[in-house]
Amino acid sequence: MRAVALLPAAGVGSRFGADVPKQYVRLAGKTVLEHTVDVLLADERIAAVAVVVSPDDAFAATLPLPDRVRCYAVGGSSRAESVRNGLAALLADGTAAADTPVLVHDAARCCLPPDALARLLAHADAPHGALLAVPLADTLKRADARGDIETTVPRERLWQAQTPQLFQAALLQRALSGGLDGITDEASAVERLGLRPRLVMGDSRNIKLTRPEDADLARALLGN
Ligand SMILES: Nc1ccn([C@@H]2O[C@H](COP(=O)(O)OP(=O)(O)OP(=O)(O)O)[C@@H](O)[C@H]2O)c(=O)n1
Ligand SMILES: C[C@](O)(CO)[C@H](O)COP(=O)(O)O
Repeated sequence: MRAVALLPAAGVGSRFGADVPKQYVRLAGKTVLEHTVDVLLADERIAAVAVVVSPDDAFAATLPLPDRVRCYAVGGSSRAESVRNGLAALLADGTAAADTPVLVHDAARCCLPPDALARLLAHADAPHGALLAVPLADTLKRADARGDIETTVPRERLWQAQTPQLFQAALLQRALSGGLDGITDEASAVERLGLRPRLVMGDSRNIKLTRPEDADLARALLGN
């Protein structure tokens, strides 16, 4: 099996608040994007990495990215739109065919453990696709409008979705061809088709850099 990885990397990182988009922040000797690319290319089942950047991106071209990485300046106004545009570009230039497994992974998840990636790739034949996720570890509260607790939500069978999320290119394209409102990950688009992607055990170290304090955690996980 030879999969193609698709990395949405067209966000601005407003919650992270650095002076460059968070995928270009340097941690442990390299940018976040380079760490993410390296962990994916270390698995020989990944044939190519497609990075979706913003049309006015000025950073990606300055990085020493490996040959098997190609940047597509087709980022959209939401993550889902960036993924949809990137997938269309991959299919148009022949990097992926309809039956190619496409693994979508947030550029901002630079600490993906290789064994979690391997667990997901072992499910490449799941008929409705598969994604890394972790069962909820904390008690879950729903707030009222004032910020007081309205109720405690039973956490039984609740999982937190991570990336990568792996789907056959044609299925993903079909799933993203509808409206993108409320689509916060690829699995939710596939669920909307009435299908049930498989949950594969992720890893709590697979953090998504979101807020400034996540940088310390990522540095510790990356070993510097
Ligand atoms: N229009 C967008 C928005 C996000 N992303 C990418 O999707 C991933 C996850 O999104 P998120 O963490 O929300 O990134 P940002 O949108 O950059 O962050 P923020 O919402 O804080 O601005 C990131 O790799 C980000 O670059 C993207 O490709 N295109
Ligand atoms: C796709 C994702 O990483 C799964 O947890 C998440 O939904 C992205 O959310 P964001 O608000 O776009 O960072």
